[in-house]
Amino acid sequence: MIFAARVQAAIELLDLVIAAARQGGASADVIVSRYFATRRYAGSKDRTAVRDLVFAAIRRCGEMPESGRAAMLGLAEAQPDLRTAFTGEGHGPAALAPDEAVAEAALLPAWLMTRMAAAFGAEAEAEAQALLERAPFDLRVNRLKVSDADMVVLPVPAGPVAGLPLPLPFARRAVAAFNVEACAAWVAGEIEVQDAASQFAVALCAAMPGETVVDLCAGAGGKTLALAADMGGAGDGRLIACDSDRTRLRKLEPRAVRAGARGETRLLDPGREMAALEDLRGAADLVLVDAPCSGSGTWRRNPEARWRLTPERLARLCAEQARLLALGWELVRPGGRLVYAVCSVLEEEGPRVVADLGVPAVQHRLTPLGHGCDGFFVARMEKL
Ligand SMILES: C[S@@+](CC[C@H](N)C(=O)[O-])C[C@H]1O[C@@H](n2cnc3c(N)ncnc32)[C@H](O)[C@@H]1O
Repeated sequence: MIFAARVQAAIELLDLVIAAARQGGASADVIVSRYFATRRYAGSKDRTAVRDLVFAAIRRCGEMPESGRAAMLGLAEAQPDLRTAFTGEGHGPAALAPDEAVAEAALLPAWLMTRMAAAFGAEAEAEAQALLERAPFDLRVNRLKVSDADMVVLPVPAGPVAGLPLPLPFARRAVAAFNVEACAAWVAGEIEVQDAASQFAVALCAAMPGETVVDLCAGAGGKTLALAADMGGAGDGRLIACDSDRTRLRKLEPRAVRAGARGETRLLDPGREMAALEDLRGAADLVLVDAPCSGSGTWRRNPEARWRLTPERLARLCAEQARLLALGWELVRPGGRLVYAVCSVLEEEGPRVVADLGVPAVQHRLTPLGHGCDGFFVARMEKL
């Protein structure tokens, strides 16, 4: 593909990303993969170049741009050579018209910048900037499959992760992203892709062999598998992975087999979760509530997600987080503990939800700027 054709492809993709953000459709990553699946003429260098243009344009637009062309013309203010592609010739973009819309540069939608200021004060801009940079690629070594001696010879191009409030001896930061699913160590269940912040949330749980552990919002089991590793595989204790999404929960089983982990799954009916959890009321040593959230801490990976969030959606998420936290608390036995986590840096999804429960909590806020990992809020509370 010539340069102008790459720019036109990026504009088409941006139009699809904008439409998906308006209609609650697929993420930008998925849209880019699907686009190239049907365009075999594009080589790997074309794909990388187009993808980089798409994500650079998304990162530069705080508010949702009116079109892919406006977003690309906005990016051209930072990369002036892009304007040379707008000639109207060949497969390139149509020639520039007078008074064309150009998307404004900003970090976040204005209302979200206000929320960031509430969370970070004078550091809000630097924190928001860091939330839009490229994310590192973190792995977790599965010690159910890898002995200490084998750790050092693990065939992944990675080094340890430092700078978090707890050491993460099994976290490795890859020097560059690579196709992990083609890696023999991944096929053998020796490594999992997992950001250091998620690994930190599990480390704070300190799950132990023999315990009864409930992962209330397990999804496809990213943290469940890490809990299982801390529990020695979970053969001695009980590890119960719950979620209201059948499709996500189904993905856990093959992952658990690969990782050598054991546990049970329970599908929950939203609003009637206790019906499936009655036997665990007041019985769990540990409950992890990794609640559904805005994902503001993961905007490095999904920068267009900041266009999708609205104050109304955020308020609904906060109400659901508070409800799930209270539900999880009912499952904890006296002397047991609960860890609440959200991949968000916004005050209302973290400290405020925990404050509403009215139980003292040790709280941590992780950010890309401060800790080099995804943005996360993690709180641990003990039941007396
Ligand atoms: C942040 S994700 C969990 C990610 C997962 N723990 C991991 O480490 O990969 C939040 C999960 O909460 C689930 N969820 C939403 N409402 C729920 C409910 N009422 N009961 C249980 N799970 C729920 C969603 O389906 C989603 O999988």
